[in-house]
Amino acid sequence: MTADPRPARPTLLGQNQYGKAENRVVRVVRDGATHRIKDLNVSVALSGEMDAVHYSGSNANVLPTDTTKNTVFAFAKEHGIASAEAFGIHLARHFVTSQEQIHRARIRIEEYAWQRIGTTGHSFARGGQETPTTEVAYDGERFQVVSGLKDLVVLNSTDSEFWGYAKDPYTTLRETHDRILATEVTARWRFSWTGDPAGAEPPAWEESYEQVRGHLLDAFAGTYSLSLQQTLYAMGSRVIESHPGIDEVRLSLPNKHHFLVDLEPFGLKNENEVYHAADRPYGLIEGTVLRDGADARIPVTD
Ligand SMILES: O=c1[nH]c(=O)c2[nH]c(=O)[nH]c2[nH]1
Repeated sequence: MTADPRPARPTLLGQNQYGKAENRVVRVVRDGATHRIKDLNVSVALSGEMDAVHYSGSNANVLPTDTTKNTVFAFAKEHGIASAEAFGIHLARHFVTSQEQIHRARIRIEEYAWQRIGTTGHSFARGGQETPTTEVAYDGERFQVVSGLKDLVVLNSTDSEFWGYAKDPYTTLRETHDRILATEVTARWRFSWTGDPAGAEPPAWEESYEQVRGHLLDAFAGTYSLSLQQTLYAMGSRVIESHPGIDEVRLSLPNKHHFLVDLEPFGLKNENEVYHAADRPYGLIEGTVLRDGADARIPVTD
């Protein structure tokens, strides 16, 4: 008989669970030049015979939360992600059947939907998030209209490299010739229209929104990128070159890092398939692209 681990106190442990929350796993399936991605936020909660760890600190029954995180990434490689449900079932069954002391596993999954953009087969935009913006100023003589968008999340699952950068004693970043490039686009564009001379036809605002959005997406998708800075310039200049009524574009592009997960400890090879989508910190790449001869007027606000 094992000794009752409860201390002689007038308290009792109630419901408890533990695990790693919000594992951001991105699985790329490469079917030649056509890629598919599954992007999940997976939270693991395990419960079972966990009295001892709470009452006395004995960890003997505790499968580390770090292990549950590793399992999510390893299973993404080993079993793939056919659906969030199938993936959750694999994980839940695994924890309960492989660890005697774990009696219940709850796997919560949020799935982020991506839609294809461009013609590359590896370019995507995250569904349903973007917000159009506009700012109109008038001083009694002239208008200034700066329209834009924010929260437009896009991703290329290949055709992105980053190497040949400056290095100092603190540089540990490994050079890469094939990475995921993802960003959340904030763009503002200034129309040359000022309402002056009086009666000048204003642009078709809503049509131009769709056009600019299309140019930004096409340039993101179609640019073989050696840096996000290069992609930024390509996106801004595509808008200016395609849209005679726009003189200035300002872009703010957070580099939404996707780190390849090391699966070697589990005997698995990660051939650019399983990534950890990191939240923060993130690189923040910002810049203005101007029509030659135009003034920079969009304020650098953030
Ligand atoms: O496209 C990039 N630009 C950078 O300036 C940078 N810095 C970094 O660490 N990764 C990247 N990627």
